[in-house]
Formats: sequence, structure tokens, C-alpha cells
Amino acid sequence: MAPLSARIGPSILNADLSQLHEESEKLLANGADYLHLDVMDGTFVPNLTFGHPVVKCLRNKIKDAFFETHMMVQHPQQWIEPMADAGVQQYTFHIEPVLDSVADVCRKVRESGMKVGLALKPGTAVEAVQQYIDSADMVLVMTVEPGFGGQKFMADMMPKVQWLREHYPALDIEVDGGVGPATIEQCSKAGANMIVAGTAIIRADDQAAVIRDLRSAVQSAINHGGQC
Ligand SMILES: O=C(CO)[C@@H](O)[C@H](O)COP(=O)(O)O
Ligand SMILES: [Co+2]
Repeated sequence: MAPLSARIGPSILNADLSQLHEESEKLLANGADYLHLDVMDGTFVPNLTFGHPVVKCLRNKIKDAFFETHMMVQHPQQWIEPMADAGVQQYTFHIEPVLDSVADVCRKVRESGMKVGLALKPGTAVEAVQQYIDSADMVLVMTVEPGFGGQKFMADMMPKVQWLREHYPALDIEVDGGVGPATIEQCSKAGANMIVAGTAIIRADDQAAVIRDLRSAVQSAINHGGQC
């Protein structure tokens, strides 16, 4: 099994979406390890973004970056094939709307050739993913209520990250929401190795420096056993 690595995936939610391609290229040139694409359907969350046609256009322009879609949608089953066809590598979906069919959704995502991410809203107990860990490649612990960028980081989500790291030392664990230079230490010490940051990177004067600093905080926690 590959050792854990620190990866930084900027969220483009608060970028200038009329310049999606240019903003994405800039993030990648500044050192982003992957792109975190927030898909919202206006039902699961009270906001609306974009879907597979936009992701496909972006893929046509950017051939080699790793795309993760964060599916904040009521019917994650519905978008598996379209997102795979659009060139997405990881399909991270919320378990809350599909609690009775999580295993089935995981299986379909894997059959489509994408990696599986299981996302948890702040109010969802972390133990809810336990029975699906073998079917998943990553767990996303939301550190804000999903739906909007620029919210305040919820430090009280860190015990969930710690619990996952203690139980699954090799699991990829992602945090998303209000993460940036001021909150990265909590995330990295708790055990997160995949870091989504929107506002903190998009609004930075020096994106490359922020990305580099976030990654080095996480990598150093991994290297020095700082993770629980
Ligand atoms: O999924 C979401 C919000 O629902 C996130 O990906 C945010 O868009 C990240 O933005 P910041 O909180 O880092 O500004
Ligand atoms: Co997100």
C-alpha cells in the first residue's frame, strides 16, 4: 500500500467561474495536486453550481490534472456515468441522501473507473462510514455545512478526523471548509492528508506560497508521526 501523502486540492467554488479554465490552470501551475470541483444541485444544498457538461469542457482543456468532484446532490447515482465520461477520477458523494444504498453507489462508482470518496456533513456521525471503508478510497469530513465557500472552520469536527486516522492509518482523509493557514495545524495533527481550500488559496496574493505551506504542514505531521 502506498504511504500517505499530503495533497492540496483547491476548490474553485469562489473563483471567477467565467474564467474557470484560466483559474484552474493558474492553481495547477501554482502547485495544486488536484482540483476539487464542487457540484451542487440546489436540493441537497441550498446552492447551485455546475454539472458534468462544464466538467467535461474543463477536461477538454486540461488533459492531465486529477479531478475530484464533490457531489453535493440528492441523487448521486444519477451522475456517476456522466461524470466518469467527463473525465473525473474521483467521485466523492454525500452518504446522507443514500443511507440505504451506499454500498451500491460505491460499487457503481468503482465500476465506472473512478475512485470513491464518502462525504460526511457535520451532523453525521463518523461511525456511519465504518461498514463502507473497504468500498471507499477516501473519507471527506466536512468542516462547514456544505453549500457555500468562505464559511468558518468547525474545529469540533477534528475528533472525527482523529477517529478515522486511529482506526484506518492508511486511509486518505480529506477536510473541506474554512481550511487555510490559520486552521491547517489542527487538520494535519488530527490526521487529514488531503486538504481542500477555497477562499484561502483563491484570494491569496501568493497562491503558490499558500499551497506550499499547507502541503508542508501536512507532510511534516505525516513524517513526524504528528498524526493521531
Ligand atoms: O464544499 C464546499 C462548500 O460546500 C467547499 O469545497 C468550499 O467551497 C471550500 O471553500 P472554503 O471554505 O475553503 O472557502
Ligand atoms: Co467541497
